[in-house]
Amino acid sequence: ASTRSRRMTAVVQAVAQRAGTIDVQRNENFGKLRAGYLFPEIARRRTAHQDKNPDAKIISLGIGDTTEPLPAYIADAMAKAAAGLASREGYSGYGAEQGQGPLREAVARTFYGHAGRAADEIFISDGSKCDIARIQMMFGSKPTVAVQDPSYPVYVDTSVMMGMTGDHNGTGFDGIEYMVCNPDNHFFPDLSKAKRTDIIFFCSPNNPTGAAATRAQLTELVAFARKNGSILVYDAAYALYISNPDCPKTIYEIPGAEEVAIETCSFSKYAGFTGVRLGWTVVPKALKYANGEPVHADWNRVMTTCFNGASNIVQAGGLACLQPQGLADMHAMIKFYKENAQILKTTFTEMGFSVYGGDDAPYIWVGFPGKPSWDVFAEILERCNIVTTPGSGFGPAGEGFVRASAFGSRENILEAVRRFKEAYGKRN
Ligand SMILES: Cc1ncc(COP(=O)(O)O)c(CN[C@@H](CCC[C@H](N)C(=O)O)C(=O)O)c1O
Repeated sequence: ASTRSRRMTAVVQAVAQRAGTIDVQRNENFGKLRAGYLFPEIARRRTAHQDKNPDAKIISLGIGDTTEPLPAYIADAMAKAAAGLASREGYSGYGAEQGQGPLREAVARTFYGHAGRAADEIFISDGSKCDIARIQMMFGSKPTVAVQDPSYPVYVDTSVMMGMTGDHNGTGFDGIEYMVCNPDNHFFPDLSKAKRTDIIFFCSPNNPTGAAATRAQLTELVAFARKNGSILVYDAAYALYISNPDCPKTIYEIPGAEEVAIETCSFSKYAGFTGVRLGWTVVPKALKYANGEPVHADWNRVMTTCFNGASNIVQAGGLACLQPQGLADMHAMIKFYKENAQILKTTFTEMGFSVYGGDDAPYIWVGFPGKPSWDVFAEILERCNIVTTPGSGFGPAGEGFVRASAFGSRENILEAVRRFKEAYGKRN
């Protein structure tokens, strides 16, 4: 009897085990991706360092995550909207997937009034990282892709996931056109050497270098896209940080851009909405595929099929951001972070480092020539208890640099520069 019951148990376990083994093949594109996505890896290493050094007071100049509390005027608007949901007259359910009309109007008026974009070309979302993934979904696996090198890793990683690239060749992914941006070309790619691709991702002010493209450079970029029949996906997540009057805050300041460019943007770094989640993407009606079909119609289809609209509470916050008081609050917050960036930039410059960015962006880009950037990351973490972001995480041309973000309390920024001076002192 006991043998029989043991045999029965073994059979039951075998069946159970078999049932748990599925026959679905993994999406082979995910196998092409290298290590984990950059920012969770930074967070993992920070946690490991903290576990090893429980008393260390770690300062983060790494992940570009805002730290200042929301302006009360903006937070109150969301609190009021949330409280309103408890009443019959204040309650609302599913909203328009494209975003609430007044918010679309306000975004069009505030950011594109001078650049000719209409409210029905503005699609409100839960953030521009999310929109980048949805834009890629709209494009499918066939288009070829160019990116600035270095740039925000989502452009490349989502291209890999979509099957738009080959394998990683040790330096980068086959099939991606890496347009190098470095001190030699003032962080604007040499377009005369860039291969034609269907899609060009371009971020200005650039994350991570902090370089903002000039009107002349963007005019060249739009002409390049028009000549090649490419679609430009322009990421303007830091546009309000631009001080240089010669650097446009939207690609649509460039004549003809409405026929080649999608623009994505976000309230994340403007209002401290990184956790609140609110962004937008502009798809002009004049943007057409090769067969004449409007991209706008497909984007609308993606947003109505794959997205149920940004939160009604958060959209109330977004609307508050665009009222005179909210705008003033956002500009004050941006000014605060830019002052942090200048403190960091001045310190590294005085210590003899080659430092870039920081004037039109909340990022500074610090040269550590000849040193692998992950080693520099580890060394700074070890010696200063400061988290940065290794340049190679943004692309092959990021090697030899680290990025420092200016999102921190003033106290932390001042403590960080004290530690850097102590650890790296005066250099030749
Ligand atoms: C050029 C650019 N475009 C879009 C975004 C994200 O905008 P979103 O907040 O989705 O509206 C970002 C945010 N980048 C930061 C946050 C990174 C870490 C976050 N977990 C993430 O993966 O986005 C960084 O580089 O430190 C950006 O730089």
